Amino acid sequence: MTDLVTTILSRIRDVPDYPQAGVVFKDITPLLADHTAFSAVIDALALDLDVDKVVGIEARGFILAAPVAYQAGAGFVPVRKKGKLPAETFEGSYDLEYGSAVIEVHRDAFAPGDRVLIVDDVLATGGTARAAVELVSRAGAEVVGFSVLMELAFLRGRDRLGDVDVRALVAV
Ligand SMILES: O=P(O)(O)OC[C@H]1O[C@H](OP(=O)(O)OP(=O)(O)O)[C@H](O)[C@@H]1O
Ligand SMILES: Nc1ncnc2[nH]cnc12
Repeated sequence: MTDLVTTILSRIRDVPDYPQAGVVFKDITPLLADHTAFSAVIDALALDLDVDKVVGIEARGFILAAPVAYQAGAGFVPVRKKGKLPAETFEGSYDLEYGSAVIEVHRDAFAPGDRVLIVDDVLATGGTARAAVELVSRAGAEVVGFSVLMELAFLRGRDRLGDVDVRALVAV
């Protein structure tokens, strides 16, 4: 196990039965509160990136994607839950591990052909990830990767993301 994986695993708290019975919630707040762990995660997510924009998915994805964009010298684009973005949007609905939601992105968020990395904290069923890839593609960008801090291994592989390169720093 690498030092980074050990550090990440030691800073993620399992909260059983949140937000509903049967779900083990992976709480990243202890990791975010630890400067050494947080900066190591951002460095790893930003390593060797050649992209025009980094997309973050509301809300926990924002916390990771914004510093990754800064570090990579790329712009940051928010994908938000429905009703939060002020200008014209594309929207998509999806199911996730504990519910369903609608996300949006501004129609003019990307220049045609922008190379984009999408960043989130957790990949569980992949519902959010698939909806985000579709949305960003519909907005005219090329999704070159989907990176997450952690992938929930017991929910993995349900049909992932087609051609998109999926990277997880840890599988738990
Ligand atoms: O793979 P999935 O089953 O789709 O689940 C993963 C998504 O669930 C969480 O977001 P949530 O919608 O709970 O939003 P939050 O970041 O605002 O807490 C997490 O941050 C991912 O975006
Ligand atoms: N088990 C889980 N913990 C944290 N975030 C999640 N998003 C979807 N499933 C999750």
